[in-house]
This record gives sequence, C-alpha cells and structure tokens, in this order.
Amino acid sequence: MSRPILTAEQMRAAEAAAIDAGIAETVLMEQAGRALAEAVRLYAGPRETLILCGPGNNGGDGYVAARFLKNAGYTVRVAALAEPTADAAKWARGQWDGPVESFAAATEAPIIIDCLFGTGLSRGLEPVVAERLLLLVDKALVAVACDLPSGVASDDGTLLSAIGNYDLTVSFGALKPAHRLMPAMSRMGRTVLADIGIDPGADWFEIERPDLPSLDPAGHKYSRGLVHCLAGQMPGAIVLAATAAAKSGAGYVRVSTSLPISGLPSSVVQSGGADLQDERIGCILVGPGLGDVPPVLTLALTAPKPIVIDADGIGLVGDPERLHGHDVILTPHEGEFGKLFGKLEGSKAERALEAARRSQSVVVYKGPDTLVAAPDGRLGFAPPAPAWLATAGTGDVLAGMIAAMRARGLEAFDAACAGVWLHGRAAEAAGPHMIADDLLEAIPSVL
Ligand SMILES: NC(=O)C1=CN([C@@H]2O[C@H](COP(=O)(O)OP(=O)(O)OC[C@H]3O[C@@H](n4cnc5c(N)ncnc54)[C@H](OP(=O)(O)O)[C@@H]3O)[C@@H](O)[C@H]2O)[C@H](O)CC1
Ligand SMILES: [K+]
Repeated sequence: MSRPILTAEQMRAAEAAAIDAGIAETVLMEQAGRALAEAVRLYAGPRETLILCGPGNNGGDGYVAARFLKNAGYTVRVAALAEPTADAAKWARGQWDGPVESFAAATEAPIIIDCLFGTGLSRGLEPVVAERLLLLVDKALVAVACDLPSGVASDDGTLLSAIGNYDLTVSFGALKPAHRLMPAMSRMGRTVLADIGIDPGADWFEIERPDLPSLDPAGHKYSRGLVHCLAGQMPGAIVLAATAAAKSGAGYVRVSTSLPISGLPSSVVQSGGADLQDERIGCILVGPGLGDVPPVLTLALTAPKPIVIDADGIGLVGDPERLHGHDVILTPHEGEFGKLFGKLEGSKAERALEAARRSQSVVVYKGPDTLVAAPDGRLGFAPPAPAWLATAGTGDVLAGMIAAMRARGLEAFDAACAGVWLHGRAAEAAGPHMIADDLLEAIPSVL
C-alpha cells in the first residue's frame, strides 16, 4: 500500500473528519505520541533523551512521547519553548508528571526529539531558537523529528530556517510533501509513517514497488511489448534508451535510424524506415540524442500510439497543447520543464500537476525529488534515489525503462511510476561508482 501524502490543510481536514467521526483529538495525540516513543525505542535504543516541546500540537505529541518513554524506563527530560496554547497539547502537558525545563537553558542529550513545530509552522523560527535547535541536533547521537524537522515548510519542502540533519522523522496519518521534496527531504533521515486511525484518502502518494504484469506463457515477443525508438543526431543516447527498454522486459525493441548505430545489443533491430502505423508497436520513444530535428517528433506524433517524449524531443514540442489528444509521457528535467512550461507558480508538486493539466500528458518531473503527475490529479512522489544518478545518460536509461513499462501494458501514469521506482533501485544496485552503462546491467536485478 503506497504511503499517502497530504498537505497541511488536507491533514487538518482529515484530522477534523476523524474527530467528527468520534475520535477525540487527545486520542489522536496519544496515538501519535505513543508511535513517536515506539519509533525512538526501536531506532535509537535506551539513552538519555531530551524532548523539545513547542506551543502547538506538535509539542503535545512530545509530552505524550515523554510519558511513554519514561514508562519504558528512559531517562527523559522535557524542555518547553512556551506553554501549550492548543487544547490537546494542554491535556498532554497535564498528563506529563515530570519537570519541564526552559528551552533556552536546555543542555544537549544523546537523543533529541524535536517537537517544536510541525504542520502548523507559519514562518521561520526566531533566530535564537533556530540556532539553539541546530546546536542540540548537531550534538545529539540520534536526532529525531516529530512529524517534520522544525523549520521545514510542510507543503513545499523549503527551509524557513537553517536546520540540521536528522536521523529519524516520524510522521502521523500521512506523509507531507516536504518528506519527499528537496531540500527538506535530504534532512529527514529515515522517514517513518505511523497510522493513528486517520483516513487520509489521498490522490498524492509515495511511489512504491510496481506490480508488473506477469509473463503470459502463451505470449510472444510482440505481446511482451514492442518499443519503437526514433534515433537522431547523437546515437549514443538512443543506444542507452533502447538497451534499457530491452533489459526492462520489452519483448522487441526496434530503432529507426538513417545511419547504422554501433553498440546496440544484437537483439535490438535497426531499420532505415519508420513504419509507425505498425499496430504491434506498444510504445514509441523519441528524444534521446535527437538533436534539433523537428520532423522526427512530428512523425512520432502522427502515430496513434503511446509515446515517451524525452530530452531533445521535449524542446521541440513548442506549445504543450500540441500534445492534447495524444497518449504522451513527458520526462523533463528542471531545464526542459522550464523551457516547455515556462515559469509556473507554487511548489514542485503544484507545478508538476499544472504541467500535466496543460499538456494533458503524464509528466515525469525529474530531479533528486522526482514527481509523476497525471492530468487527473494523481501525483506520485519518488522515494529518495541515490545522488550518483546525477551522471550522463541516466535520463536516457529512464526513458527506455518507462517506454518498456508502457509497451508491457501498464497505463501511462503507472508505467511512469514503475520506471521511476525501478530506475532508483537499479542505481542503488549499481552502486556509487556507476555510469549509465552499469545502470543498464543492474536493471534485471530489480525487476
Ligand atoms: N494531523 C494529525 O492528524 C495530527 C497532528 N498532530 C500533531 O499536530 C501538529 C500540528 O499542530 P499545530 O498545533 O497545528 O501546529 P504546530 O504544533 O506545528 O505549531 C503551531 C503553533 O506554533 C505557532 N508558530 C508557528 N510558527 C511559529 C514560529 N516560527 N515561531 C513561533 N511560533 C510559531 C503557531 O501560532 P502562530 O499563530 O504564531 O502561527 C501555533 O501556535 C502536527 O505536526 C503533528 O505533530 C497531532 O498531535 C496528532 C494528529
Ligand atoms: K517537529
């Protein structure tokens, strides 16, 4: 089951719905605090613990966690930034029978649990607060964030204050966009989601291992999916893309090229012509190494087939509305995204959805935080992928993997999510010294 992702406002609405359904807010808080304490026990082990509590319900979670950890035999200190202002937090504070120090005088501890602010953060932290929090987090053996590291903007992943690096983030009910958007995503450490009895009902979620169609014993190479790649001026890119498609389980990969291309697997067929009316084609791939050759994109768009438009192909689209009526997956990186869609407002999540709506296409908005957006509002957030993917040719490999998933019968949004997820795992398998060619070799191990 994919982990749901909700904005702060959606989270508050889901929490309100749970309360309307008869679950008291203090019960939600008790569940959250208990989950936080349990995650700390499992992850950090029994060490002296300092819990930093803010004035809102994030702080409330902290008072509950303090009680559970103390009952589990921990040496627990609580330091408060201010007295609780939220009702549930006042209740939780009242349930805590230990002393409460002042945050300003709090001294470092092996385990720090940051319960200052969560989804209610509305601005940067006071500089003196940010500074002290940073020091306590940096000095800790294990730094834990309750729901979010304090200073992170929940909905877009920006840092409203300088924050440290956390080892563990424990979220409740649903992940927030900040858990899977840069730069916040890179500070979370391991991100745990605790079920506290809230029904998130989300259109946004974290992409997880795809459920790939099993092979049909009666199948043949065409039924396993034919990927037709259109080569351009730089053949090396299409070699990576076509090979990736073949290694990702497409039954047949064909490359149209005006000049013979070396380096392709012998199983990949090269042809001079480009008969795109061939009804056996499962997906067309255009763009890797294409160069500035608009007619090739125009030709690809004449075929009534699913199509992955990547790299130079994206730069040749011109008006996103040109793609209406076609079955397209776009795979832009930041620069290609800006060139095709211009400057859009809002978080990366909102920009991805706006692009999907404008182009009526599935948009794979690549980056350290890759998103997959569908015109109908579905939005997949990729789990963290290795930084070493930032090397030449890995985008060509991704495009080939997505085209293979599409040709194997996954619908466009699922094919894009599958390709993105498998691409990240293949990079993990290939290891930190990989180049794109090594990524190809790792694909079969993650299918
Ligand atoms: N969503 C759920 O199902 C549950 C969430 N829980 C936890 O609750 C927090 C959200 O709690 P909330 O009270 O809405 O917000 P915070 O605790 O994050 O803090 C908001 C208070 O802090 C003030 N504030 C905001 N920014 C700052 C700042 N930079 N400096 C000082 N004070 C700040 C804010 O007041 P303002 O009027 O000043 O904005 C609030 O007083 C969620 O993250 C979960 O941890 C429930 O416990 C369990 C269910
Ligand atoms: K926090």
